[in-house]
Amino acid sequence: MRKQIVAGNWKMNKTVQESTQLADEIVSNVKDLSLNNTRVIIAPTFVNLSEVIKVTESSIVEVAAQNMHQAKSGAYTGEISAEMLTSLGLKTVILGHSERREYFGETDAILAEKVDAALANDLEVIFCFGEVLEDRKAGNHFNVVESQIKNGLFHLEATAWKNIVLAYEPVWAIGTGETASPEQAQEMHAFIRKIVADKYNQEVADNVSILYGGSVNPGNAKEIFSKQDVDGGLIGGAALKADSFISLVKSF
Ligand SMILES: O=C(CO)COP(=O)(O)O
Repeated sequence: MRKQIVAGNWKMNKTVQESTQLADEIVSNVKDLSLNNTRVIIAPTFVNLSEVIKVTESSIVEVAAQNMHQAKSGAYTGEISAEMLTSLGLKTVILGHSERREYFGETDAILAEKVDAALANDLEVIFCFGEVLEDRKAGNHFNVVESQIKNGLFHLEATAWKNIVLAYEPVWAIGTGETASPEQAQEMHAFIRKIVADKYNQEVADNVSILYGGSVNPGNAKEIFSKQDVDGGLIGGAALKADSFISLVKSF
């Protein structure tokens, strides 16, 4: 059975003290929950990873990075390699977030390279994609999502998909307070699962967790997560406070 996942993307928020405090609160709150099939992931910014890892070490809370560079090493000032992440003990990296695509010029081609570099280093990838508002209004959202997934991931062998998590984040719903309706999310997630099944097989499609991201909060999570093809969420704003994040963890 595929896993349910609640992943907090902390983006460029929180100092090291604030990050460790939040991680600590999350760790103490999940301790008493019975989370048989649910993974809890938090993704602080690079500089706070090692301290947050220390806090979460003996907990079920997992830590992920928000990005990485595709090259093995070298003259890429300001960048972080896959090997640097694994050397910290990390097992998961978020790639392709719309903010990386929009503000840092990450193209499908670059992302395909990043995916390869991550998988070559045994990192699991949470691969993000999603349409902008104009695409949705023009009825192009299925095409856009299909091409992002195809260009970023469809060069992979079926076996590589055990280390892939998909995150559908419609850009118009990120940080705007406007969520895709549970029906819109389900419709897109079912479409995504179908294109994965068509490209590979039903088993690959059934096993891949597909997360929804975009203004998920304690008020709407239950309904969104209850949809058949929605396996959890990638959370921004509501992941920055322990109480709202924990409430999302309990929303399955
Ligand atoms: O971008 C997101 C998670 O990666 C979603 O952000 P919000 O939950 O703040 O809309």
